[in-house]
Amino acid sequence: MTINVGVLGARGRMGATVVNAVEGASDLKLVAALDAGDDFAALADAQVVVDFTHPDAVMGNLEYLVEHDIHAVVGTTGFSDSRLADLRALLEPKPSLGVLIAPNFALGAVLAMRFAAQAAKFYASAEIIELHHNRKADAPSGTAAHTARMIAAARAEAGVAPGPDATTSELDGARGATVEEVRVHSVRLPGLVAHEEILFGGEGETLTIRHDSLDRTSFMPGVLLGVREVLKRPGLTVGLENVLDL
Ligand SMILES: NC(=O)C1=CN([C@@H]2O[C@H](COP(=O)(O)OP(=O)(O)OC[C@H]3O[C@@H](n4cnc5c(N)ncnc54)[C@H](OP(=O)(O)O)[C@@H]3O)[C@@H](O)[C@H]2O)C=CC1
Ligand SMILES: O=C(O)C1=N[C@H](C(=O)O)C[C@H](O)C1
Repeated sequence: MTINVGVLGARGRMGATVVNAVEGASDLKLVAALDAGDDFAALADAQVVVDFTHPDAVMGNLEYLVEHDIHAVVGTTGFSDSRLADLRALLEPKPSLGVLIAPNFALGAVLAMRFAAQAAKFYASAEIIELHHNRKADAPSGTAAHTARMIAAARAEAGVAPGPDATTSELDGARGATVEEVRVHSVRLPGLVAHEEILFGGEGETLTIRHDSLDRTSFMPGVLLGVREVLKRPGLTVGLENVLDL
């Protein structure tokens, strides 16, 4: 069976890569490639829409897709707990509709997050450094925020409190942002694509888990898997780890 796919953000860095990937997949048919300002009526034939747009635009896009009974695969970042709650409420009257949101579609990034969650119960002290290209709109990255939440959940489950930190005096921002008691440091430089280091410190040792996306094609197997899987997964799924059954 061929799946009709639409892409939102199609002229952007990720959207353009998704358009190429969909066009290269024999079981998928690109039926619409839209960007800011385009008429969404062109999505009428789409069964699944992939959204790589902007944190400020994505909720409005999802409202349109849910209203028009179109499944969604979302890579756009900016999903707070309250946004996820709003989305669950939006989906309630549409029980057969699927929305998959993944802060990172690269297999290695998903594995790095999972390994970090495994390590978290053994190391009370953890910090994250995420490094991206300097055209990225949001900081910290969605991946880093998701990683911090996974570390916090693993700590809570294991009854591990965050490790000691003697900092009492700091220049604003010197210790990074705090996401669920995990420090997150954001680097923006031309030349970078998407990179994350999760650092753990213990008695006389450190552990560093690092993932590098060197090209945006790294996200495509995950996006295409999401397009195929979302049709079978009604409701809201957050994180590709759930689709990969990790
Ligand atoms: N989950 C993952 O694996 C990944 C997620 N991302 C995330 O994806 C998002 C996009 O990243 P990237 O491709 O680098 O960004 P870009 O700025 O290159 O592309 C975004 C595109 O979306 C367009 N756009 C904005 N609003 C709308 C709208 N309402 N409808 C349709 N199109 C719209 C923009 O148009 P205009 O420029 O005219 O505003 C632009 O062409 C970011 O949130 C990023 O963090 C990125 C990589 C991987
Ligand atoms: O903007 C990007 O480029 C990326 N955004 C996502 C994020 O914020 O985590 C995923 C990946 O890191 C690339």
